[in-house]
Amino acid sequence: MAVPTIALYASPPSSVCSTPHSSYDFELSSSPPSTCQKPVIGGLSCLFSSSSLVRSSSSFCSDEFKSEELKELSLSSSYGYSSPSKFSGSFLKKDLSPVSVFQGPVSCCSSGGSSVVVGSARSSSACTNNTSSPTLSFQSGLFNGFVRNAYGSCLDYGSSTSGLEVCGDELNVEELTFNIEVEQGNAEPYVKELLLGAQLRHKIFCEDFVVKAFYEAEKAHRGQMRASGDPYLQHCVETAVMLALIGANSTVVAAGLLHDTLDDSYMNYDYVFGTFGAGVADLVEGVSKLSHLSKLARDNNTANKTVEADRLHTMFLAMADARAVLIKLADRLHNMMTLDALPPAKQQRFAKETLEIFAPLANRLGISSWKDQLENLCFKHLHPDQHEELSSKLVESFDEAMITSATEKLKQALKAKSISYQDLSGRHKSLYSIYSKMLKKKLTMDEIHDIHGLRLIVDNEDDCYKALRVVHQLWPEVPGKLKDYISHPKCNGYRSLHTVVMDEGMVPLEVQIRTREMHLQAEFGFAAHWRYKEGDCKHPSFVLQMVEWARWVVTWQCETMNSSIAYTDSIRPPCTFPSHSEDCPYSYKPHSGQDGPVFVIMIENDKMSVQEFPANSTIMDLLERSGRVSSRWTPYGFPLKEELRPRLNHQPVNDPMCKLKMGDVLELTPAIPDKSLTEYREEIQRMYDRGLTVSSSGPAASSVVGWRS
Ligand SMILES: Nc1nc2c(ncn2[C@@H]2O[C@H](COP(=O)(O)OP(=O)(O)OP(=O)(O)O)[C@@H](O)[C@H]2O)c(=O)[nH]1
Ligand SMILES: Nc1ncnc2c1ncn2[C@@H]1O[C@H](COP(=O)(O)OP(=O)(O)OP(=O)(O)O)[C@@H](O)[C@H]1O
Repeated sequence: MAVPTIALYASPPSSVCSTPHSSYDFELSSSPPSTCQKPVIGGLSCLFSSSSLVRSSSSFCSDEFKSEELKELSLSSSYGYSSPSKFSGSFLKKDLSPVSVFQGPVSCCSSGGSSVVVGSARSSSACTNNTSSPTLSFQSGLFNGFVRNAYGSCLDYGSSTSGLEVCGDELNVEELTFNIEVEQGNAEPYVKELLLGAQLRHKIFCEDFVVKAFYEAEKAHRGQMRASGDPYLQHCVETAVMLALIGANSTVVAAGLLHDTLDDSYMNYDYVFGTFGAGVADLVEGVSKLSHLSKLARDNNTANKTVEADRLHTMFLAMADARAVLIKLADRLHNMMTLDALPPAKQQRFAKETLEIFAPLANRLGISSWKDQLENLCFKHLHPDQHEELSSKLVESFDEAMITSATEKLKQALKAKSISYQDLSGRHKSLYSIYSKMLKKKLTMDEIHDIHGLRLIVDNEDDCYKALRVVHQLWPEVPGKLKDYISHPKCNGYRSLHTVVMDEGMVPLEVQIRTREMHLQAEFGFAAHWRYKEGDCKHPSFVLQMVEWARWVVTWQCETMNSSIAYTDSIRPPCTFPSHSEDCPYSYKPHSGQDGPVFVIMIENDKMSVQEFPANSTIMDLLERSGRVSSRWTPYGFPLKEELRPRLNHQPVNDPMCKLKMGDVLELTPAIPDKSLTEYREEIQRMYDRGLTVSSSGPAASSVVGWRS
């Protein structure tokens, strides 16, 4: 029953910590670790409030939604490549941390001359693997204070975390009084198996708090099955395992286990709050809201409307705690892995939505292994023939060992020339990325030169050129492929040296060489990779800052704690993150930024649109835009247009001057249901006709006028 969670393009941990580039008023900051091993850190910061969330679970997710998104999925696995046998080595690994600044399946770091290969640090599938529970090695008061500041109260500071301790807000939660042995004793064998399976994959599932969440999820979903016939609980566990494997803390993992309970069981917000505290309850509620929006978007084909899809990405990041977005992404990734049990039409709808909404979201957050998996799965469902063809070609040409040996060779050569470096990573391009590049540039697969790539981060500009010479001494250069974006930066400020060389087996290998500053610019700055990949869209600065913020947080949280880089004067935390200094141009804060636009969902006549309003707009502004305020009135006093009753987040609107908030859902529904509206209209018409008749002919006229008024 266990579902493998192998990621073809898992991105390993970075060995260098990163923050946004200084030109964005962010600077590098880190905690010196003893090794370059993958930092495993608690969940994301509670950056975004969820003030517009509605407490009622039932109002969000109908049974239909539940049955569609949550139940109709099987648990059979599917991967990017159809024939993975050739990839069964170290690159075929369990979900490494997808949150990586320095992407790539092989990553070496050099600190004082010693290098540690960290690429496959997380490929183990046993409880004894490297995926420990959050361990933070704060080295300095500055760092400590900074991180506390950055993560507010939502980070696990201690090595032992129960989740109840995590969200600093004094939880009025009863002690964990439930008895695990009793729960276990009563559990069905498959339930025990599921828990054990999770525990073998990550030890966070041994923590009482998480075990309790597991059993609560079990109770909530007891008897519920997936379309595949598997128990529903399995989906919850798989979602939670994915989160655990990227370093989420027990609060997030517990919320991952419980992510469907509000929509799908007797549990309501108060129950989850009372049992697990606000930290978990708010997250579960946040996921519920995202699911609801996603369902609306799917029903309305928002994925096909570029502008609205883009607004939706931003709204997702802005309206919910970033951790809720992570949970939703994990949920969707597992659903995509198990899409085969759905009827083809639904597979297409899910795949389309995933490709347009969720994969870009993962990309914007920098979670590239999830992004790659989502894209590859969508590719498989949307273009099965091309997927099949490309997969088999790639199985032929892909050479995993080549990346490993090239990395090793370059490492040795750099050492011989005493060129120190901060990070050397390798990656192979994902299937979907190859496909997209072929389409975009009208190339054949043989013409793609960066299927295999290395990236070297060195200390300074001089070393970039020195390292380039080393590369060219090692392998013959492919003519015409050398790009010096250091002396000639791209218009967006991107700087790096690129070359393509031929390895011993005559396989092209792209090598990128840059300094850390250049790299941060390429990851976070104006030339950020997600923007480069999204093409020429003109994002408002609000969106850029929003994404920069969310990505920075995600990366920081998952990367910096065990970084090998020590503080220097030039490597400082940005301002007073997360509340930037007054003069910081990047002081945008989700929810508190007053200047950014507000994106709201408007539902009118069952049609949804994602609309953008200036900051401080009100419901009245929205009504005006939709032409609902100036209803024309007949001379007899009733509106020609049917009267619409606005509902904000499922509640009647009392104050039309109420300000719109990011992610608000405003429904414009007829004041009375459709059917009775027709009857109502007819009745009015009858009375009107009668009134006219009577008023012109006799004493009943006044009563008709009186009725109208
Ligand atoms: N973050 C970021 N990365 C970039 C940018 N431009 C190029 N890159 C990276 O550099 C790689 C190669 O870019 P170029 O050498 O300009 O190559 P190209 O002309 O786009 O075409 P190919 O040689 O086919 O890849 C890309 O695959 C990216 O990984 C940018 O603006 N931002
Ligand atoms: N030579 C390389 N070495 C290591 N990582 C790379 C290399 N080239 C790209 N990457 C990283 O690999 C990830 C996947 O990138 P992907 O292959 O989809 O696009 P790309 O190569 O950057 O761009 P394009 O498809 O336009 O050539 C990104 O995080 C990217 O920064």
